[in-house]
Amino acid sequence: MNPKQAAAERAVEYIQDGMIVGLGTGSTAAYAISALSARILSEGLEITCIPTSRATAESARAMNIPLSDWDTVRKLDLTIDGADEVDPQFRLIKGGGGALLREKIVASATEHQIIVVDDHKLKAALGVFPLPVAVVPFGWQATRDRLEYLLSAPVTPRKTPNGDIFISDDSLYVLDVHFGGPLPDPDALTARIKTITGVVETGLFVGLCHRVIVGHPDGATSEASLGYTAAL
Ligand SMILES: O=C(CO)[C@H](O)[C@H](O)COP(=O)(O)O
Repeated sequence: MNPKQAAAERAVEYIQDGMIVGLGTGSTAAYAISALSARILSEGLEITCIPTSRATAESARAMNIPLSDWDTVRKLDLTIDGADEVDPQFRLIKGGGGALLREKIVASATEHQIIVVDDHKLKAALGVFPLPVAVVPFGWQATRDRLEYLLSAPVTPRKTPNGDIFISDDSLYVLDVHFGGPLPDPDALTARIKTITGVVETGLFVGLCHRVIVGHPDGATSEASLGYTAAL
């Protein structure tokens, strides 16, 4: 079995009747959405979900997964999402799919955040994957210049495969910061970056992951948790 699928399917086992569940974005999270849909069908599982992107909402709807909105939900019991890099302190780089802002809002409101990855995503230090920063489109070029000056790293605007500038679900641009190596002081980095006017959010997640489930090439999974004691 595909390692991403194995990790995602294991994470879906943590979902219980009555939960409010966050649905992540990306190819690994997509496996979780399929597995959840299968459980709803086979077990009559009663849950409601908050999607982290329009794409995820569309997939969930197509698979008859009940969705909710923030009018009725303030806290989520459990969220399953992917990541681009995970370090030993469970700090993450996310936003490879450009959904970092919604993903961080959902993660911040979640009691048990499960990150599902294949083992290539485990890193001794974050920073080889470019750090996404969501910015307001107005004056983004000036925001980019200030980011480059502050961080001494090249910053490029995210583009779509056909070369257009990428626009997020919240009508923001995404600037990728190419550190090319360990992030400087990851715990303080988002606060530093947010001193720049025009920056909305970064894809650096600190203190927002409670469990990591890793899928391996042979289809086995391993997992570890941090600050959360719920067991199956
Ligand atoms: O943060 C994300 C989207 O914004 C994804 O979770 C991250 O990019 C991992 O994606 P994939 O599961 O496709 O490897």
